[in-house]
Amino acid sequence: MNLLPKPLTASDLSSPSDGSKVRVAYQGLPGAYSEDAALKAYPKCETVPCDQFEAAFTAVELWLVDKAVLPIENSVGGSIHRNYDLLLRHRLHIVGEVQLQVNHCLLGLPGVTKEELKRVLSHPQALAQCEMTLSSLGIVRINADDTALAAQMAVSTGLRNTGAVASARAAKIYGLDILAEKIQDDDDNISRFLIFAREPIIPGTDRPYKTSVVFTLEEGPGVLFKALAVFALRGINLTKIESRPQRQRPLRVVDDSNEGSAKYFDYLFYIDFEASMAEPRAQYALGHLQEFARFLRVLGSYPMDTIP
Ligand SMILES: O=C(O)C(=O)C[C@]1(C(=O)O)C=C[C@@H](O)C=C1
Repeated sequence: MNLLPKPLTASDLSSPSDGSKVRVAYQGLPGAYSEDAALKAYPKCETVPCDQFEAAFTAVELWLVDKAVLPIENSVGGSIHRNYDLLLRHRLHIVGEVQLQVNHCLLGLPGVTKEELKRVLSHPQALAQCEMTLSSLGIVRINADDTALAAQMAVSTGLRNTGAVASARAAKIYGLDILAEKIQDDDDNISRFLIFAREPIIPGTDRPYKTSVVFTLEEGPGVLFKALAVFALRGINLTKIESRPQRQRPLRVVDDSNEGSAKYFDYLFYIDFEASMAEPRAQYALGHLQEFARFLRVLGSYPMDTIP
């Protein structure tokens, strides 16, 4: 009988793909959609709630957690600008994305009917996504930092006329009744989250990848057109473009006549494109962009997520 220990292999050392042992920070309380997103990415992870987006970024930087999963855009509400801005202030890398179907429920204290509700608490994005349903019920909306906190607050008020808009999972966690399901105005209510880590992943070509970059350009006619052309020329599809004011740069005065002066803003452009940094066409495109961009940073090259 062979009693010698089995030699370790590389797969023994790498972390398991279901995410067990991985600690993942998210903004909100247990039951928030951001926690659902973390669990979709790492089904067996330990989720770590954070009160603000900034705290989740810092938790990764300080090695308190391994990853952070934060929302970046929603198909109805659009971009979450705060996270675009935080992305640049922290030196983390995007290592993945999560696309999540968000189905909102109207929740109330046990035994309450939806006609009894006079006000609901929720995250402002969630309230906006259910605008028509809530208006038709004539319910007053109150903002909360996340949907799970809204559910918890509805419970602690103890008022029969106060409910929350949150997930079915939040209803279960906080002991609320589901008075109506899928109350979002748009059936296809998708939120996209980004996964951040201290180290980038090595991109491959084994599956569809996305790459996210941020850059600034000199002022002048057609500069953005030229920047976008570096991708078009190589047949690279763009999936997202976002611009944000560049806060460190002062506003430029362009006309100092007696009529007053116009001020120009300088912008940061964030682009997501469908290619892996392991592909020469992506490397050439960014090499080309670097020739005339004043600043360019690759935020991450990571596998694309899909919704079943
Ligand atoms: O409040 C939550 O549950 C969140 O995870 C936040 C958030 C958001 O930031 O947009 C995430 C997805 C939904 O679109 C609504 C709210």
